[in-house]
Amino acid sequence: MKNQSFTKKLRNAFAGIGFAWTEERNFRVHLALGLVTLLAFAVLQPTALWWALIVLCIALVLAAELLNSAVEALADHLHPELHPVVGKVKDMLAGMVLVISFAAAVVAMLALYATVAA
Ligand SMILES: Nc1ncnc2c1ncn2[C@@H]1O[C@H](COP(=O)(O)OP(=O)(O)OP(=O)(O)O)[C@@H](O)[C@H]1O
Repeated sequence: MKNQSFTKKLRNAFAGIGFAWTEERNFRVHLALGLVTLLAFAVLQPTALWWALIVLCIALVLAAELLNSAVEALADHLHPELHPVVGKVKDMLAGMVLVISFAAAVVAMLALYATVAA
């Protein structure tokens, strides 16, 4: 499994995104929200700095969803029974997604406000 070609690694990475897309509703919701935000940006044309910030925020939200799903899947596989530590880990993962999503929403609103007000 070590030293696979770059194209094989890329295929593995897209397969991981595919798992999240098919199995995780929250990932699909966040992807849809990201696309709607990009559409709003395309209409309102904010400055390049706002574009950079929002692309970074959308990527962070999606990456957080991937990490959340990956750790949840691993925890459920290693410990299928209910356990308070597994519950705590899942709650902290959900907290991570919430914190990043909130920051992304604030950045999007500030960008749109700054653009409309300019
Ligand atoms: N194996 C477990 N042991 C103890 N508590 C659990 C376990 N699985 C889930 N829980 C508790 O139930 C809550 C909801 O679990 P669930 O797996 O639906 O998480 P979720 O955050 O809604 O997941 P997703 O990110 O898939 O929407 C968790 O946040 C946790 O508090």
